[in-house]
Formats: sequence, C-alpha cells, structure tokens
Amino acid sequence: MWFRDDLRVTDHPALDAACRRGAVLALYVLDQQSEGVRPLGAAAKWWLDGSLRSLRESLRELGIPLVLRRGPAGVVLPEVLERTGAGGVTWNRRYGGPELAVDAGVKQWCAAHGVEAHSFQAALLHEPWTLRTGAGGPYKVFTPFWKALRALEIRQPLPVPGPGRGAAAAVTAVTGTEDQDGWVLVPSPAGAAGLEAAWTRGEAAAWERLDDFLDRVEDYDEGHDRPDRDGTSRLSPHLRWGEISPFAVWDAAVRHRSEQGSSPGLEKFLAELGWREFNWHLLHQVPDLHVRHVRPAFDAFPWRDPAEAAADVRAWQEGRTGFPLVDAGMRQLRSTGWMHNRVRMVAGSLLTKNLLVDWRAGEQWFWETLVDAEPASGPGNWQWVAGSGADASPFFRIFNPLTQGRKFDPDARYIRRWIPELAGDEAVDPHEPGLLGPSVGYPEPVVDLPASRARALDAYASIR
Ligand SMILES: Cc1cc2nc3c(=O)[nH]c(=O)nc-3n(C[C@H](O)[C@H](O)[C@H](O)COP(=O)(O)OP(=O)(O)OC[C@H]3O[C@@H](n4cnc5c(N)ncnc54)[C@H](O)[C@@H]3O)c2cc1C
Repeated sequence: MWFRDDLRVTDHPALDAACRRGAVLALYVLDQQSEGVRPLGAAAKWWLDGSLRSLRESLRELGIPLVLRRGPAGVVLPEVLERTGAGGVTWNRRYGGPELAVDAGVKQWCAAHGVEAHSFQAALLHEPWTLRTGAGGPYKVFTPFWKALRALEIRQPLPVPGPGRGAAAAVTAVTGTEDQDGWVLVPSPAGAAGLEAAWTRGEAAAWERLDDFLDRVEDYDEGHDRPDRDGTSRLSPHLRWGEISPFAVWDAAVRHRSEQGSSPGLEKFLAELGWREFNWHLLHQVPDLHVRHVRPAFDAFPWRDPAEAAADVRAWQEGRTGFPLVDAGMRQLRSTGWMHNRVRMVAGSLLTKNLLVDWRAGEQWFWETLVDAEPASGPGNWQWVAGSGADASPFFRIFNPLTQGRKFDPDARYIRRWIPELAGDEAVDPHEPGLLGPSVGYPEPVVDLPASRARALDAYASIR
C-alpha cells in the first residue's frame, strides 16, 4: 500500500482494499526528484515529519509496518515490488499533473510485470472528470460547480481496517527502510518552535480539531472573516496531508446538521469545502496552475521588474510593509505556518496590485512557508486574488489594507498580537500606522495607496 498525501488510517480506500486482500506492507516515498514534482517547502516538510511519525503509530496498532524510502517513485516502487514479490499495490489518487504522470508510469510497470495496481478516490468528494457543464466542459465558475457538486451523492467514510493484516517482519527486512531522522525534514528544531506551539500534527489531532470546530460552527457565518477570532476550523493542513478525508469532514458536518438543525455557518463551511474541490478540479484542467495564467490575457501583464521590486517583496515577506493587517498576517505566517484567509486575500492584493509584483512570487513564498501549501488551492487562490484565475476577483477590486483592518480586526487585537511595536500604547490607533512615525519602531508604508492603486489600474487597462 503506497501512502502519499493521505496520512491516515480512517476512510482510507487504498488501505482498506489492501487489508481485504492479504498481508500489507505500507510504503511512503519521499519523492523530490520525479520530473515536475515540486520540492516541498520548509513548513510542509515540518508537517510531514510529524504526520509520518503519527501514521507509523496508527499503523503499528494495526500491525502494519511502514517502510520509508526516498527517490523518484517511478524507480522506487518497482524496486520495492520486486524485492517483496508483492502481487499487488494500491494507492489513493492524486490530481497534480506531474504526480499523475508518475502514477501512470508505475501502473504501466505493474501491468507489464503482472502486478495488480488499483487506485481509489479519497482526496476529493468527486473526481474532476465527473463534474461537467451542460455543454460537456469543466466548470469555470464556482456557483454552478457547487450546485452540481451538491446534487450528486457523497459516499460514507470507511472505518479503520481491522488489525492483523500486516506483512511479516521478514518482508520488511528484505525491503529495507530508511531512518526518518536521516531525512532531516526539520533542519532547525529551534526555528520550528512557532510551528510546534501552534499545531498538533496527525490523524487524532485532525479529528479533535473537527469536533471542536463543529461545536462552534454556528458562529462561522459571522466569524469566519475575523482574524482576531478563532472563527475558522484550521483544518487546512490536516486536509492537505490527508490526515482526515473530505468525506469524513463532510459526513460529520452533515450529521451535525441533522442533529442540531441547519445554520448559515454550517452551510458556509460546506461551501468552503466546495472551494477546495473547485481548485483541485481547476488544477486538473490546468496542470501547471502555479505558473500558467488561467486567463491568458495576463501573460502580457506589465508586472514590475523583479530586481526593482526585490526590496518591497522582502518587506512583504518579513511583515514590514507598514500596513498593519498585512504585516500581522505575514508575521503570523512566518511564525505558525498559517494565515487567516481574509488576511491572505489582503496580503495578496497588496503584493500583486499596490506593489505590482507578479503573483507567482507570492505563491512561491506561501509554498515555502505554509503548512497547508498545496498545488491547487495555493495557485488557484493566488490567481483569484490577482484576477487571472477562474471565477476570479476582478482585477479592479483592490483592497484597501487599512479599511480592511478596521473592518475585520476592529479592536486591533490581531494586529497587536502579531506586531509588538504596535501593542504598547493603548491610546495609539494601530490602524493609522502612518501617524505613529518611526518612533515606535514600526516602518512607514512602502507605497502610497491612492497612487499605487492608480498605477495598478493603468497596468490592467494595458491588457484589456
Ligand atoms: C492567496 C491565498 C493562498 C491560499 N493558499 C492556500 C493553500 O496553499 N492551501 C490551502 O489549503 N488553502 C489556501 N488558501 C485558502 C484558504 O485561505 C485556506 O484554505 C484557509 O485559510 C484555511 O483555514 P481553515 O482550515 O481554518 O479554513 P476554514 O475557513 O475552516 O475552511 C474549511 C476548509 O475549506 C477549505 N477552504 C477554505 N477556504 C478555501 C479557499 N479559499 N480555497 C480553497 N479551499 C478553501 C480548506 O480546506 C479549509 O480547511 C489560500 C487563500 C489565499 C487567498
């Protein structure tokens, strides 16, 4: 059984199928080499490290050994299958272009060598090729996509397989496993202190978070846009790593609804799961979504020259733009590997519109620093923010980061939490940083908002 972005034992169709068939060996391949597969960012590696350790424990309880290997999966899989003499291999499907190519290669090898290969749907509520518009094409607009998705049946999650299906120790010995410590997924444990403080990785933690969130899902409608509150589920890294399946989340939410009654909060939450699906379906249509514009007109967009914009990009990365909501978010990101969705949108708008920096630079930074970084919702949302994506926010919708701060962090609790320079004097309004001057040690704004807004609109006019 080949584990990938599905580091769990509950609702795991590939594990379930393998256990029904015979003795099971679990394999995880750290593949940073196959063509086109994007090497993981630092925060993602940190998450993977803990998640794999947690998975190993869950599998141990089932008596299933976990073998760890590194290298191109198209080479490692055949080698492991040959060494063990396995009659079959199962996995849950992935949807990124390079990953699909790797999986197709392994399937081909299996067919040529008399090894059965079976893949399963586990990461998405519906396969990207099953949802089609009336004209037969893929959806490019969220609302009809969501309507179509909801009209189809969603299967029930599977239980954890029964114990006693693990392969014999001799099989593991012949395969050879690598030592996870040797992978050095976390080069600087001290540097990961903020991540450690913010998260518990693994399947049990994912379920705990879901249960805790559903107790307050009724507040989600009002609270989901407020970074100063604990108003969202924070399930994104658990979903990213497949520690919990979307089927399990959906099922729990729907059961909550039948017990407690419907609420706008719960419906909004289900719709966010819909946005996750929408982005994965989009990735299936545009496999190089992290570099290719969904709207080709943006290929001619006059982004600023990277060398000229470098200092501004650094200020943005380090949370020193002089716009408190954005800086609070960028500092939250650096410290915890996560940022509130509203702040992601405002930070993205400042970078791509006021600073006129190519969204791909922002996406790359998020890829490096987010614990939930993934190839669909990352680029999909960046293109949404930049205006180049499917069903995107129009380019001329340029957030004012100061107004956004006042609206969504009215008491400046979020800002004060992440920007100590602005936390000291209660009499000072952190939403007006320009008035504070450098005396508090907080930078002046990197751009003039009205002038940069006008520059962005001119740039957009040039490609229309
Ligand atoms: C510029 C930008 C980059 C982003 N990059 C990523 C990314 O790399 N990975 C990622 O998972 N999300 C990304 N998002 C979407 C969103 O910000 C996060 O999914 C959300 O903040 C996660 O917090 P949560 O789990 O508390 O979400 P909740 O509000 O509790 O939502 C529940 C789940 O729905 C899904 N979801 C919610 N909003 C979105 C959305 N806009 N798009 C897709 N799925 C969504 C997530 O799986 C999330 O866990 C990005 C958004 C922006 C604006």
